[in-house]
Amino acid sequence: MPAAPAASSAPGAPLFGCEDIRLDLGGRAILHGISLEVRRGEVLGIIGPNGAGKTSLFEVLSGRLRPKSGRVLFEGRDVTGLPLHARARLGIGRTYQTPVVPDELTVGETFKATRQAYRPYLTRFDAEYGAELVGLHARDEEPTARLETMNRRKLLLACLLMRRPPLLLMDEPAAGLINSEVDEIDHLIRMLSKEMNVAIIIVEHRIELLEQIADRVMVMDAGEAIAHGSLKEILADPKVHAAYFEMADEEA
Ligand SMILES: Nc1ncnc2c1ncn2[C@@H]1O[C@H](COP(=O)(O)OP(=O)(O)OP(=O)(O)O)[C@@H](O)[C@H]1O
Repeated sequence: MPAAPAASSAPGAPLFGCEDIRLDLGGRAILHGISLEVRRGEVLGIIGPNGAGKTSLFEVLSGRLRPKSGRVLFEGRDVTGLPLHARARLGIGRTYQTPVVPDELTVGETFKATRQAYRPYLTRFDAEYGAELVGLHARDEEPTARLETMNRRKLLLACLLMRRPPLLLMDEPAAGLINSEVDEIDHLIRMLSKEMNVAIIIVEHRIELLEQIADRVMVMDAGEAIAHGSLKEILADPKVHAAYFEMADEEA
């Protein structure tokens, strides 16, 4: 597969991407030269069997892990050497498979801590904007430990969105949710990308969710990107069937 062109700040150019990312962990090669790119308002879905390297790729893209080689580019700038917090301040937001909330705090205290972590501090209006966007209806005094999974996800998303990030990296945002809640997440992701022009890279196993939201899909297997294209194209690819769906059938 040809390397993706470098992300740049020119109009219509990729907002974010990576080139030929290689990563070793525990003495083993985990990622073998991954390239991708995403534009403003675009949703790129990533699928692949367990152990394919999806989460490891997110660790590299968000700045938690430094790759052995390759580059991560944001608005045309090489951010490969920037740590997680510096990338977060640039506007690279990340959500995790498990929505871990600060369970010593209340909802209001979590919002306050988030506002004060930003420079310059964000206002109460920013927090209200985030909560409204995700439809979080929880009292400020509510301890976050008492929130259900959906509200935990909403709280964490509201904390990210109050910063108005241009890019979100979402690792299985529908994990642990029931169908009606998945529909709500689906609606939110579409609104963020299509109405607010946010670029989104999403790791997601649910084909029906990808069908609704993904403009393009990348399939990973054993640390490689084995296919790239529309969902329809990749579903018709025999390589993808062999690597992903047959394995999923065996696991079912
Ligand atoms: N810290 C680590 N040290 C050594 N190997 C690791 C480490 N973290 C992950 N791996 C290995 O890297 C490979 C990719 O794992 P990763 O979690 O990125 O895959 P994944 O596609 O996200 O899987 P899943 O769908 O199960 O979350 C796996 O073989 C895993 O065992």
